[in-house]
Amino acid sequence: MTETSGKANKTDKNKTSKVKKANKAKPEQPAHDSALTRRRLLGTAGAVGAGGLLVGGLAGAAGAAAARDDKAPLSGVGTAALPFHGTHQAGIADPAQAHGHLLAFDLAPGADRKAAAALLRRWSATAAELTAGRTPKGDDTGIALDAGPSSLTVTFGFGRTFFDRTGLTAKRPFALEPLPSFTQDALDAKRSDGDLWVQIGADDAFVAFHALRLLQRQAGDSARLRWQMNGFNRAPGATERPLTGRNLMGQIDGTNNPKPSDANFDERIFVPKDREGADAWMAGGSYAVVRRIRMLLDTWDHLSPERQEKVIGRRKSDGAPLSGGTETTPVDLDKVNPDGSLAIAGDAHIRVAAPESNRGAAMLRRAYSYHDGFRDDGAPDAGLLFIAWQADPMRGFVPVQRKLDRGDGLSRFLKHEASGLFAVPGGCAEGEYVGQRLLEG
Ligand SMILES: C=CC1=C(C)c2cc3[nH]c(cc4nc(cc5[nH]c(cc1n2)c(C)c5CCC(=O)O)C(CCC(=O)O)=C4C)c(C)c3C=C
Ligand SMILES: [Fe+2]
Repeated sequence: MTETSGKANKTDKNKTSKVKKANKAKPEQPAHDSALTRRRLLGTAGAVGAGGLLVGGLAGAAGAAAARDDKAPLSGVGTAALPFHGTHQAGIADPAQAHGHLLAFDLAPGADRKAAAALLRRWSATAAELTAGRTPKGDDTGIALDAGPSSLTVTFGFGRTFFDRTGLTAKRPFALEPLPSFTQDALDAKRSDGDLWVQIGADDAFVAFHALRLLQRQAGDSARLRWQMNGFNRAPGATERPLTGRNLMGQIDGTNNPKPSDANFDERIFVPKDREGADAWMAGGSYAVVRRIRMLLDTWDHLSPERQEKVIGRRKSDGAPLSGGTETTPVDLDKVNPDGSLAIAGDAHIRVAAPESNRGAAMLRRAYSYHDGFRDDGAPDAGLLFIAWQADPMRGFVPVQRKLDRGDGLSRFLKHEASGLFAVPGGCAEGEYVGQRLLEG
């Protein structure tokens, strides 16, 4: 959905194969000598840093090098690190990674505000370690040994039900009012909502699973997994140059997303920093609408490419709007063809979803594709884990989905099967945990 970072190019691929070769030549050594790892980290930092890699990503890389007593650096994919601490949580404005896990937990009966605070403290500490490429204390799973942080992000959110369960109803934001129902919805309650939401993304599948496993274990007796969804995007380095990703319908998806460089990006996506009142704790935060949208791929594949392009309003090959130009050319919704018809049809997805058609309503779409095998009728159980980020769902997802529900040519190829709305607080500083202002404020 979002642009690929293009971190790994041909040079990176060469580096990767060099690491693999070096690893084969050396016998495996125990990899959990953390004193050795730290010494080697300092010694290796300069060399790896020269390749333009982030310091936060070095710990795992150096750990692997120390274990094998060689100095081959990891590839750009492994070493890339995104800081856990900051004004906003990571995993919102960053490019979506190649592997994603979405998890929702319900607090266990009897788990109160204190238990929830302790859980968020544990989870935040673990996420901070993992995203910096360090092995959390006491973790002997070995799952991601040898791998760098691989752009891991871990993002935490609160569902509507969290507030009653923890005695914090007075602090529940109005923006968490339940989403309206839409005519196209076929929602499964068991795979929807939840007290707590965790989004994990990484460019390596083992790094992503490692985070998932540690967080699930740390939930302990405080919270129980309610649902889990797994998704993917194109791997960095899979294309010759950075390109916007595609979805499982084959379309380039994410072109007209708000960009962090846009003047109004923060205003659209994040709750203002000076927020006051009951939900002041949401300052710097964002609201995530999560929808599991199954694609009716067998029906879709029966359409000719030309019909498919009309449904979206963009060319399949390069994502250019049917009003002309290239992928990034602004869409001209008024353009008419020589025969008098609209270049972008009245029910084309990009016309119905555009801010111009929705009084400026906009959201940041940061999705993962999913494929969970085949259904009994032989159709793929596949589609999009659609995640929309916005400062206020009533000025983002809700009005746009209302409009799509009524007049989008794409909607007959989709089924919305699960839904959630989560308040994702701002980021935390070192030594703090996500949600502290809510739970201790
Ligand atoms: C409620 C919001 C939206 C849902 C749900 C949604 C589902 C959905 N979209 C695609 C494929 C594409 N969407 C594209 C653009 C686009 N989609 C939305 C909103 C929702 N999409 C918006 C706001 C936009 C941007 C419109 C604009 O301003 O031009 C595109 C075109 C490329 C792009 O700009 O990203 C595609 C392709 C699927 C497959 C899907 C559900 C599975
Ligand atoms: Fe869309």
